[in-house]
Amino acid sequence: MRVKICGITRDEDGEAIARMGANALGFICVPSSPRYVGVGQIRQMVDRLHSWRVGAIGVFANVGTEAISQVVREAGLTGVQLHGDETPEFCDRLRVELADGIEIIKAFRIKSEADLERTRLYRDRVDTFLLDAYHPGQLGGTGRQLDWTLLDRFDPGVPWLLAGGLNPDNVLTAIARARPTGIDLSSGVERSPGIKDLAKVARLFEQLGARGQHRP
Ligand SMILES: O=C(O)c1ccccc1N[C@@H]1O[C@H](COP(=O)(O)O)[C@@H](O)[C@H]1O
Repeated sequence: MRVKICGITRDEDGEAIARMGANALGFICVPSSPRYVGVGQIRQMVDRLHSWRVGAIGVFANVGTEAISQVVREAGLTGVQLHGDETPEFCDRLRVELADGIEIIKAFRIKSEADLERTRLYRDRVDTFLLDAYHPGQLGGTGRQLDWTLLDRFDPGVPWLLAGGLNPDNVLTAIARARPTGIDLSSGVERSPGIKDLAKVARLFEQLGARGQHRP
């Protein structure tokens, strides 16, 4: 099970979480978010993580391909997460702009079967899907769960991360129900926005390890 912990803003949190076995860390590049981090700060954190085999994913929403690829280069990111209303054609253009090997994750904010259907349009254009809950006024990091019962027959044919309101208490139920290839957590392992609760992160990895869902 791939585990991504998102909304990292502090060097020490990133390093501790990488040490616990996270496969990827997420850095929010959306200026309106309380978890926003600038490119210089991300670069500093990425440099500090070089001895850990951990991916560094920048989270973007509704910005141009050039701006994204500039941040990817300057910050040393291994991937991008598109959390806005990016079209399939936008993903094609971004692919051309990015260096080979940079992962593109498309996030979908799910409120109905129709939203799941729409993911098909992206299947050959991105590397990974991420399913988050819909919120009318916020793009992400809301702590809201999506309706896992909608996912009973979801089998997109590409790797996909389940996100949205996951925490150490509900993660095993979520995995059993939705059967994702990975999970993504942010506010469910925080003390306050952008400040991770390392005890909660440790409990998450204990839970996953005990059920054979994750090996660092
Ligand atoms: O975390 C944010 O502030 C954020 C802002 C804009 C877009 C995405 C954001 N976070 C993503 O939201 C999901 C779910 O978060 P949560 O676990 O429900 O708190 C996660 O994928 C983050 O990457």
